Amino acid sequence: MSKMVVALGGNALGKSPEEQLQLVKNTAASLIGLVRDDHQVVISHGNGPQVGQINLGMNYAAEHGKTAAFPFPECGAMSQGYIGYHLQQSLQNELAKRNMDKNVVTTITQIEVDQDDTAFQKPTKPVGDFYSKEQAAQIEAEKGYTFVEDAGRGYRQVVASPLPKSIIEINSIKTLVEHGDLVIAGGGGGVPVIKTETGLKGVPAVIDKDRSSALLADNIDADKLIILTAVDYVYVNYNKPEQKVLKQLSVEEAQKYMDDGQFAAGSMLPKVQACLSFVKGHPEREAIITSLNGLDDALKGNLGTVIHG
Ligand SMILES: Nc1ncnc2c1ncn2[C@@H]1O[C@H](COP(=O)(O)OP(=O)(O)O)[C@@H](O)[C@H]1O
Ligand SMILES: NC(=O)OP(=O)(O)O
Repeated sequence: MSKMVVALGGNALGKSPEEQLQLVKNTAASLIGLVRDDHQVVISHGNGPQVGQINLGMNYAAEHGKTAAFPFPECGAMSQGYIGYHLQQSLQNELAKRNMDKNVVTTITQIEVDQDDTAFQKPTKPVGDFYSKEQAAQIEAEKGYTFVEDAGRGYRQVVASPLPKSIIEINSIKTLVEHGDLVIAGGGGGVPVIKTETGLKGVPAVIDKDRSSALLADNIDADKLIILTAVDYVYVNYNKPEQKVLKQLSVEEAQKYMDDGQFAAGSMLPKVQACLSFVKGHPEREAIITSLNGLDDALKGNLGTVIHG
């Protein structure tokens, strides 16, 4: 039996509620397969596209006098509810199909960040939809947002992405896991909060969910961190004619490829960094990066990039 955190990528969850529900349904079947095989599974997920869509929609309505403005922490919390709802329902439906009895619960998760984190000075986290260079320049000029090119897929708005320090709801998450519940936690990297004299306070940022998932996996002492995204493997020379697949990676090899700039910032780099932080100094731990549909094959050792401690 393994204790594992399975992190689902925001971009791998599609672009609309319909697409997301379909993709989540497919993944739910594999996740329940893991539960049936007696693995303890905690699920986390990204929210890059979704939190950007929610923020854009709310801002548009606010600009047209239809609603109040909704800052990023509130949009992050909404994305946890929206994605958690689809996951929860799909997992419950899969459990029912197999006559399995298990509680499924989404925990709204706040994650502490450092208010002096230098990430607040330099936005790096891509959110929302993809735009052409011209569209991005126009929105930058109109709204003052920052856009960057995202791994050859187009231009996206970027927001601050501080490092996760601690998970506020970790004790509740541990209690639920120990009780045997199927827990969805740390969605969208967690709602970023700082500790102030008057208590917790949300800050406008989006934490990288791969980093938060590594922290969550470490906190619950998981032995596997599985990051599901849109590609089957991590590659060197990605998207170039000399592209090469990486099936096994040691900490040293991963570090060397990172130093060579092989993994794109804001997409593959944080995934590899998260895996390294989870396995480094823990030879008993393993991290896998593979595609949303590849979970079953990856656990049989037939797919995915495996990173060892
Ligand atoms: N070296 C690489 N190997 C594989 N994919 C890479 C690499 N560099 C960048 N990518 C891109 O990173 C993407 C995964 O990051 P992202 O879309 O941000 O993940 P998420 O699924 O968590 O939203 C892949 O779909 C691919 O387009
Ligand atoms: N919050 C976050 O890291 O989302 P993605 O997985 O969508 O990038």
